[in-house]
Amino acid sequence: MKFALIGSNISQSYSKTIHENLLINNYQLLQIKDIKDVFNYDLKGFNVTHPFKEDIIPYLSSMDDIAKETRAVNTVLKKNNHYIGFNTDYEGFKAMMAYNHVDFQGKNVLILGNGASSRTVEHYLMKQNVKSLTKLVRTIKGDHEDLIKNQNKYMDTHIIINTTTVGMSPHTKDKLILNFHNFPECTLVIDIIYNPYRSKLLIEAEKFNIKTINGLYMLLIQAKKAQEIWLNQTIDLNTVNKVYHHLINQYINLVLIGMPLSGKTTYGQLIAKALNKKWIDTDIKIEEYSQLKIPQIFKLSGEEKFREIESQVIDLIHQNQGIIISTGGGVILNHTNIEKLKENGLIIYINNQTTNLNNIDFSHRPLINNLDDIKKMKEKRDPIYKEVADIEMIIDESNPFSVERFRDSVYEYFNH
Ligand SMILES: Nc1ncnc2c1ncn2[C@@H]1O[C@H](COP(=O)(O)OP(=O)(O)O)[C@@H](O)[C@H]1O
Ligand SMILES: O=C(O)C1=C[C@@H](OP(=O)(O)O)[C@@H](O)[C@H](O)C1
Ligand SMILES: [Mg+2]
Repeated sequence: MKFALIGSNISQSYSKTIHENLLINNYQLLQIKDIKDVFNYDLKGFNVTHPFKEDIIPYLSSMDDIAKETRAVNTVLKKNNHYIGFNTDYEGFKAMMAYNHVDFQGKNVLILGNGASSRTVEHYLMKQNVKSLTKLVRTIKGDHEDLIKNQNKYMDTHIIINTTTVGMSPHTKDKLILNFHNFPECTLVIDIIYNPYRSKLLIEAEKFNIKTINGLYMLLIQAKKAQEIWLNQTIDLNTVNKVYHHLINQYINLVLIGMPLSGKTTYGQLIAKALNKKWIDTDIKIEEYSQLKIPQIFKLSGEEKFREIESQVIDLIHQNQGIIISTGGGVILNHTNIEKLKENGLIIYINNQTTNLNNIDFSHRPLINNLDDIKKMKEKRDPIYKEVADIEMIIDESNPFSVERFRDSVYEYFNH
């Protein structure tokens, strides 16, 4: 039996990974230009994504209620030579909101976009007792819509949900369409994009200390529901959780930040080995790239030049997925570095309070010569490490580092 995803820009989709890790073992990504092309393949069932969620409707014999009401179909089942449409995105979004304990009651909500996915999200919100709901759009097509350029009229917005494809991989550098200075009351931004892990919109929201949720869990649950329809059997939560962790493992980088001598290099290497992952140490890359040792770069060209090379290296490596990255302690001094690392990565602050300075050869570390230098540096940087990190891992006498501990803290992060 054959299954597939159809859409116009799907090479970066995780659907193949998800479906083949659930119950089916043959799922293809079919990039097509015309919706009619899907009928050239002998498919038992398929998923539909942008821009065909509404275009598929004329070819269907029947639809479930939510698909009818939203005019958005993301799952199709072929049965007795007829095609039946379903909207499992709805269940995906609903499950994602429950998983993250999101409460919309009494909230002013902005949806970005007025395509098929916006109608699925809207359908859910209609039942949540929101105070107000407006769509910010490029071209007005319906009620409760306003142009993006009028965003400053919505100062009292509490929650923003992006349903557009702006910022989706591979177009991660797309221009941001919101200015968060316009939303002083906003406490939550949801982006249904899951690749990159954090879109530009989410990274920008986090700069304003706004909580964020990406679309990975929604993607997983809509896929689970689709398979339940195609195979006519239920999939238990245990299987779903396993696939969720598989996705995190495969696509999200684990990025170690923290003070010099905290163990980023040593632990990063240990973690990579234990988890069988690729490891990059940005300092090693800098040395390869410049063909000079780090103290030489500082001596010959100064810190500014070193920081420039460091940023170039971050730019070169940040699009990896599923790897371990050990950074140099000063990587946080340039916020652009952190924004890039956040795109596909979880940022983990190794706050090591046991650093033993006996026998240390300071000649490899141009910015520190003694304990006092380290103390001063930590005072200045500790707030920044804390601010940008997703997880802070404190290491002291009673809580030593271990790969298991590290792994557990990442696991816990994703299992609120
Ligand atoms: N040159 C050195 N000589 C002796 N021990 C060292 C040296 N460099 C690091 N260590 C030991 O390894 C630990 C971690 O260092 P490292 O992994 O290089 O940290 P980071 O990458 O965070 O600067 C330090 O706490 C120290 O005990
Ligand atoms: O903290 C810093 O500014 C630096 C830390 C070093 O890396 P480690 O943190 O791995 O020692 C290295 O990048 C360079 O000497 C600058
Ligand atoms: Mg290091």
